[in-house]
Amino acid sequence: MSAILEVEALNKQYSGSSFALKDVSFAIPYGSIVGFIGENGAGKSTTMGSILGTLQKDSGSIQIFDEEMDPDKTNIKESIGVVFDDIHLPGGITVDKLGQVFNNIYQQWNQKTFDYYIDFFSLPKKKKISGFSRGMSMKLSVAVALSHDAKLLILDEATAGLDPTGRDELLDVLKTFVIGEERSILLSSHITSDIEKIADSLIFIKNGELLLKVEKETLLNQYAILQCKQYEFEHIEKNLIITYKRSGDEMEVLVSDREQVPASIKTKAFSIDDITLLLMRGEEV
Ligand SMILES: Nc1ncnc2c1ncn2[C@@H]1O[C@H](COP(=O)(O)OP(=O)(O)OP(=O)(O)O)[C@@H](O)[C@H]1O
Repeated sequence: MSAILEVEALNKQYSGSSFALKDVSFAIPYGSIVGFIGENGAGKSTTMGSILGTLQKDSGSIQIFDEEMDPDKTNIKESIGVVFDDIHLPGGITVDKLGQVFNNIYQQWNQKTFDYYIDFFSLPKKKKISGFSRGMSMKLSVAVALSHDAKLLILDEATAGLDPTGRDELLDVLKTFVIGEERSILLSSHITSDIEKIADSLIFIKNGELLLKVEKETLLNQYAILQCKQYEFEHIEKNLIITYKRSGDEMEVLVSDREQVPASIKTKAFSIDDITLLLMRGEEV
């Protein structure tokens, strides 16, 4: 068993919309954090919803803990912790009462763990949830997701709305969650610096298609963004080129192995943000 989640040739279309997920395939190994990156409307939430079964997929296979995903199976449902950005927690009750609600829903509910995270995130226990700020609600959702012995976390924009301290705390919690190689996380975020901090590998999606799946270390240590002219571009092996973008007579080119590119071609220091921009706006060869 090498992957906690394996998505194979996932297709999903909405009626009345031109958007479609097209043969999306990826795997999440045990003990790893996978960052899911794409622009607004790229298909991240659709992919996550299709995995969870909250959206009906058209075709493809989703293997989770080595079985075909079935959201009606209690053991599978309990093993996945979910945080979506449109949170639906009951607003009329307090955190204290919420624990009792989830105790009735989840067989594996762990009140001690929940209390620990409520204290860790400094959330008020006696205030009605409807009075929580967006960031507080996000933290509360994360506390819930972490308190029913989930093995896989699916987090859609979970760091959105958190202040820098809150984001840092959450990233620490997530890093700790995967220690021990038994648990994994799929995390989408527009804050690529968060993903850069904690992800082991990255998946980039655009218009419903995966553009790139890569280990973060490989991306940062082996890939390069070249800055060159057209005549230099001609000297780069085409199978190394992931994407390129022209701006006047200058070009930026993302290549998969900087060692295999003529040393005379200039490279630029880059972050995952730069890679994301180039992938989203660039052309394929
Ligand atoms: N229920 C729906 N019916 C029709 N189209 C939909 C529906 N839900 C989403 N879409 C469309 O599917 C596409 C992908 O949306 P999705 O929410 O998966 O993107 P996303 O990558 O999560 O975006 P964001 O970063 O803005 O959250 C968009 O074009 C969106 O308008």
